[in-house]
Amino acid sequence: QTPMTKSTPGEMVGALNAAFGKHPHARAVHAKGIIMEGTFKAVPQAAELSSAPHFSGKVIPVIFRFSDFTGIPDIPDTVGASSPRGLALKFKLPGGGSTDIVSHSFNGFPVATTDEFREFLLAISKSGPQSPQPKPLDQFLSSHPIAKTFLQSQKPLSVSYATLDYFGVNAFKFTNRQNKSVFIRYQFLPVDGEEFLTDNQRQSAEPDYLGKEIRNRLVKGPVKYKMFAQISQDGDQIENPAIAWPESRKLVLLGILTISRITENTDEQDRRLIFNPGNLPSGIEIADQMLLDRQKAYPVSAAQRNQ
Ligand code: HEM
Repeated sequence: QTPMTKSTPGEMVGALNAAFGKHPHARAVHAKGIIMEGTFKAVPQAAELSSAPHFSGKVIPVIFRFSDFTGIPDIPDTVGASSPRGLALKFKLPGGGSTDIVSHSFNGFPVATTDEFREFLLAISKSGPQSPQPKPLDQFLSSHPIAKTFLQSQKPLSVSYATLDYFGVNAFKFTNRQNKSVFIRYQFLPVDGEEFLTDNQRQSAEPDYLGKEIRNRLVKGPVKYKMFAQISQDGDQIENPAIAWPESRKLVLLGILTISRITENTDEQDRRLIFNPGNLPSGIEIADQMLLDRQKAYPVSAAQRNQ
C-alpha cells in the first residue's frame, strides 16, 4: 500500500472481481486474449532517450498478448464492454530477464486515480439490470464526466486486433547515458494504420472474430507496429492518466515491432504468462502513482488465477 492510495492491491483485484465476476484461472480483467511472438528492433533515437538494454539496437524477442476488456473470459468481441482492447508486450532483455508494457486501445483512462477506479468498479458491480434507481453507476458517471466520455467514445469495431492504435496511458521516466531524463507515454501505431469494419461487416461479425482474424492474418505474413515515446512538456500532467497529453507533443520513434506467429495458446500458457507494467530495466522508471499501484495489483490477480 502506498501513502497516496487507500485501496490495497487485494481490494483492487476484489473490485475487478465484483464488477466482472471471479472466473477460475482467468485474469481479473482482460481475461480473453491471444498470445503471439515476434521481435523488436530499436532505432538509434531510442538509446538517446533511455539506456534501457532493449534499446541497444539488437533484435529482441517479444511476446505479445492482445485482449478484450472485462474479466469475462468468453465475452463476445462484438459487444461494447469488450473495448478497449489490450496489448501487452514482454521484451526478452539481452542481459537476461524481461521488461513489460501493458497498453490499451484508448488514449486515456476513465479516472485519475486508483481509488476512483475502485469506486468506478464497485459502482459497476452494483448496477445490474435489476438494481433499483438511481443506479450507482449513473450516479458515479454524473459526477465523473471523463469516465462517462470514456464509456461513450470507444472506437468502432476494428478489422483486427492489429489494426488499432494502443496507448500506454501511464507515464514513465526515461534516463539516458548522460543522465538526462524525460517523461514519456508509449504509443503503438500499426504501420498500415487503423482499419475498422464497415456497417455490413459489423452486423455479421462473429463473437470470436478477432482471434480468427489474427490467426489468418499471420499465415499471410507478419504484422508491424511502430513503437513511439510521446514526450511531455512543462505543464503537462504526468500523474493524471485520465488526461491525454496534447497531440502536438513530440512523438519519437523507438523502434519497430514485428509480430510473426501465434503460439500454441494452451490454457496453461495463458495462465502462466504474467505481465506487469512495473517490470522495468535500468533507464526506465515509474513516473506516476497509478503505476505503483498497478505494479502491486497485477501479481495478486496472477497468483489468484495460478492457484
Ligand atoms: C489502477 C489502475 C489499474 C489496475 C488496478 C489494473 C489492474 C489489472 C489487473 C489486476 C490485471 C490482471 C493481471 C493478471 O492477472 O495477470 C490487469 C490486466 C491488464 N490491464 Fe490493468 N489495471 C489498471 C490500469 C490499467 C491501464 C491504465 C491499462 C492500459 C494502459 C490497463 C491495461 C491492462 C491490460 C491490457 C491487461 C491485460 C494484460 C495481459 O494481457 O496479461 N490497466 N490490470
